[in-house]
Amino acid sequence: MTTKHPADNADNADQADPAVLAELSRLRDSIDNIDAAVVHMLAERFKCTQQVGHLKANHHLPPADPARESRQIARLRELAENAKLDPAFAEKFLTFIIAEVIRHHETIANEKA
Ligand SMILES: O=C(O)C(=O)C[C@]1(C(=O)O)C=C[C@@H](O)C=C1
Repeated sequence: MTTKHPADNADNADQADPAVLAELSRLRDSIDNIDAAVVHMLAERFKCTQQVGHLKANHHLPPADPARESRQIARLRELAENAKLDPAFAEKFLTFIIAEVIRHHETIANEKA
């Protein structure tokens, strides 16, 4: 059987030190602001990539550009290292986004075909 630390139990939140709860709330406010910024930045990025998708489809260019992706990954890994973020995580995150972009590019190309 596993023993649960009292702090792991949400039911005990009302028993926690008010100073701890205030600090938790302050940190969560910052997390919410950062999450909002990430969403807004991603929305801007997708607005750009949608334009790239139309440009590529109109000029019969392939949806994916693996050489460009390699350069982006190398650059992002270095940025991550400098920012003390796990470069493997940064690469996974970028690869995930690019896969979605390529899916959008393919949809745009198919709609024009
Ligand atoms: O730069 C391009 O050619 C894009 O289509 C954009 C993008 C990206 O999301 O950054 C997406 C697909 C490509 O394989 C490379 C990069």
